[in-house]
Amino acid sequence: MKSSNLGYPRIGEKREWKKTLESFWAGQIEETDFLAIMESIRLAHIRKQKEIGIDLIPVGDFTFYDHMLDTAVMFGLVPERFHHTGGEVPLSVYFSMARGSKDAPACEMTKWFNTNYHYIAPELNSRLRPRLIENKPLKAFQEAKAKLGIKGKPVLIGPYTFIKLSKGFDSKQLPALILLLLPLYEQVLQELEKEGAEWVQIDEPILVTSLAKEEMATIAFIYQKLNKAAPRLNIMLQTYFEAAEWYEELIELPVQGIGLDFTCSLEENSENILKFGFPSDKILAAGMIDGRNIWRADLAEKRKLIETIAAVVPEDRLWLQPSSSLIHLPITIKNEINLSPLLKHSLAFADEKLEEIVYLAKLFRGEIDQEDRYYQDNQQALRLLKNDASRYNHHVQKEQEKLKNERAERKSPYLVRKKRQKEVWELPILPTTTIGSFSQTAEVRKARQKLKKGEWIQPQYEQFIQQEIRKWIAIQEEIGLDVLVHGEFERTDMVEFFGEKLGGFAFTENGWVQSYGSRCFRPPIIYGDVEFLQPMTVKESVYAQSLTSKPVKGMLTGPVTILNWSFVRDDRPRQEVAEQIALALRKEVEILEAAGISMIQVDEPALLEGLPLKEEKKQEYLEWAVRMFRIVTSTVEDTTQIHTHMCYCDFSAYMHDISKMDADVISIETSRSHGEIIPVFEKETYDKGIGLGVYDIHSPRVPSVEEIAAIIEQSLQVLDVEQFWINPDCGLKTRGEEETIASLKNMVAAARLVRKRLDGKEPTVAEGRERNDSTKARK
Ligand SMILES: Nc1nc2c(c(=O)[nH]1)N[C@@H](CNc1ccc(C(=O)N[C@@H](CCC(=O)N[C@@H](CCC(=O)N[C@@H](CCC(=O)O)C(=O)O)C(=O)O)C(=O)O)cc1)CN2
Ligand code: MET
Ligand SMILES: [Zn+2]
Repeated sequence: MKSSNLGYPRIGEKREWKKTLESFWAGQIEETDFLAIMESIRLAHIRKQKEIGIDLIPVGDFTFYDHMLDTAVMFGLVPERFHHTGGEVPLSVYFSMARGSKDAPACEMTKWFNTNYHYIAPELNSRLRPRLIENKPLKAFQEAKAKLGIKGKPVLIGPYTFIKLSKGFDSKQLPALILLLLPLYEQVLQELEKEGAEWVQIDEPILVTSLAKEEMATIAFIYQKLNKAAPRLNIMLQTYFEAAEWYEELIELPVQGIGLDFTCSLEENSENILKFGFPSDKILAAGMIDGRNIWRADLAEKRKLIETIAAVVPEDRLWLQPSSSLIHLPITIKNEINLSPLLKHSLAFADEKLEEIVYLAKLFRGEIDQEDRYYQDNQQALRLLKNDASRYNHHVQKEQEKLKNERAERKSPYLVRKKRQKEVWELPILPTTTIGSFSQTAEVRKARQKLKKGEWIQPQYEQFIQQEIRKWIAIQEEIGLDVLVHGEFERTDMVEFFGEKLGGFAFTENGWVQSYGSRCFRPPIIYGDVEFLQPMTVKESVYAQSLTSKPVKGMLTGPVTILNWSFVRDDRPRQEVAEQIALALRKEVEILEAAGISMIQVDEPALLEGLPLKEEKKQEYLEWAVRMFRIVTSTVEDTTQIHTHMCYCDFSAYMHDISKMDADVISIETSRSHGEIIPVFEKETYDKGIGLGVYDIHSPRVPSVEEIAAIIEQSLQVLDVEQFWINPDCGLKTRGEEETIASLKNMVAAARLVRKRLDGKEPTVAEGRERNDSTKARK
């Protein structure tokens, strides 16, 4: 029984990777130094996995930004707007695709399955002439062999997942694209085979989504080709995040191993194995240890499960591994000093997960005693956690009980509220606003650091935050925005900040996880019942509102997002934990309203991220997730305007469910997906206020007035001018002050321009370009 890993976190124990990237982008280090530091990080990670005792160490999982982007670039799939003429893709082009450049918008960034990791979506079309520019897994394999004497297991994204997650083509072109890319994959595998690689891990997580059965025939065709191309190379076809959709078809594919996740869908995959068996000529890579959560595994339970599986698949054909790549976990618990000893004892991050794998493999190989110290310690930790009284709160549980019969509906239906709100707020048509945060500058972070280190006392810090709020209220007034925000300067992160003020949460110091590119977040740990302890946002919101006669939105993170971006206790259904968060946030909303804040935004950017991957499970999730939002927001007066915001998801299929949240105004991201959502509104009626983001905030690029005006007019083709709001795609915390102000000025100018055009005082973009009829835009 071998131990294996699927992928290791890139960011480094002290976020060395992030810091190296950011100093390279800032021009503080040269490319040669950048490459050298990255190499040392990459090799250190391989060495560490070796030391822990992993038999099959992944190579080629490392990246300078994102593994989907790497795959596109290795095949030369560079969109035309980046003017790459062939040959090796320079770093400047690689990073332009990820982050945008002065003259080319970035590629779309979107969520990786149901995680908070975002990948760069490849753009495919039939004009492309892909070819293998660089065999990345081969290079990684050679490097580990030459520099460390380690024969790694190269990892790559499989062709079907790669194409299905790409953009720019319709399903009719799928067969042609497969034929275009297959020879390149064959070449990758042939070169690996020639170099002496024994195994290659080909990730096809798309196999756990609700695929049509016919698609399995296509996948069989692909793997016949790949298997034939490199007959001496073993293919481990890897799935994760859910049970395989077509188990019986999957295990018949012509590959030498199948990787299944036994944590997400414990019963489904193991039931399938018991029911349908497993072919005697294949390896089963069993994802035993949760790659998505941070609790220590119950080794007694795992032992039993392995025994059950081993009854069908003999031990010499079993690999033990995490359920998914470990990029979704922090690196090690070792560097945590402030966690309570009880909690620290109960947790396992990436390195500790690998230790669990190695332990189980050794146990089954008979290399260690059944009940040794490590095992005893594990069982004791689980017992202590379970019996810890601080995790259970009767008061909260009683309130949850009361909620059972509540409908969670606003006092009046939307159209009534709309009328009342219109009377209260004298907003122009196409009101302009932002999503909440402004630049988290080095200065803001330093201030927080000073408070943490005790160099500043609380009042000093609060004064500093007030000064930032004052500065940005003035800037927003000067720019001419209609609805303002306080800027979220007091927040480290939109989830961590709330967790810190609620009961039931714990925090790490170094528990960073990559979200996209160099951006990381530290998911809080929900270990106990969640409880409201104190007002969380009132002081800053009331202060900001006192400075201006324009409305300032109160700003909260919603319950489902707090849930999805935290590590959640696993002894309770997630839905129950969400309900506790919702109850706490409802109190905050009521206090804000009582304090005179009557526009309140409750962000739910992770609502759709949490969607189950299987179609049949989606509706149930949506129902409770939408209900959670309504628990938070339904007790307010009709005149209180509830906003929400969502981003980096494909919304097109879900506007109907989103509408049930009954928010008065929603702002959603659209610009990186180039307005793909807009046609949805031709068919779907959405009657509430809506802002479709008019520019991409993940890129430093300043959009022009005309460009924004064109996007607004495109949206007005299908949305009513009375319901449309103008806002960027998302919060502006990652943007510098200068570019933020420049972009927002252009956004406000574009709104004014379109308002004028609607009054007939200026020709529309379409009229200007084609002298064409513009009646639609006047809808
Ligand atoms: N959780 C979460 N998920 C999300 C988002 C989000 O905002 N939050 N937004 C979407 C996109 N994802 C994002 C994720 C992270 C960041 C982001 O800005 N992260 C920051 C860290 C934020 C943070 O916690 N900052 C701390 C500072 C922590 C820190 O780096 N401290 C320094 C010292 C301080 C300094 O000198 O900077 C250190 O420890 O070394 C603070 O503000 O106080 C980063 O990577 O740089 C942005 C978007 C979707 N998913
Ligand atoms: C990832 S959604 C971010 C919403 C939040 N209010 C912000 O502006 O930062
Ligand atoms: Zn957002």
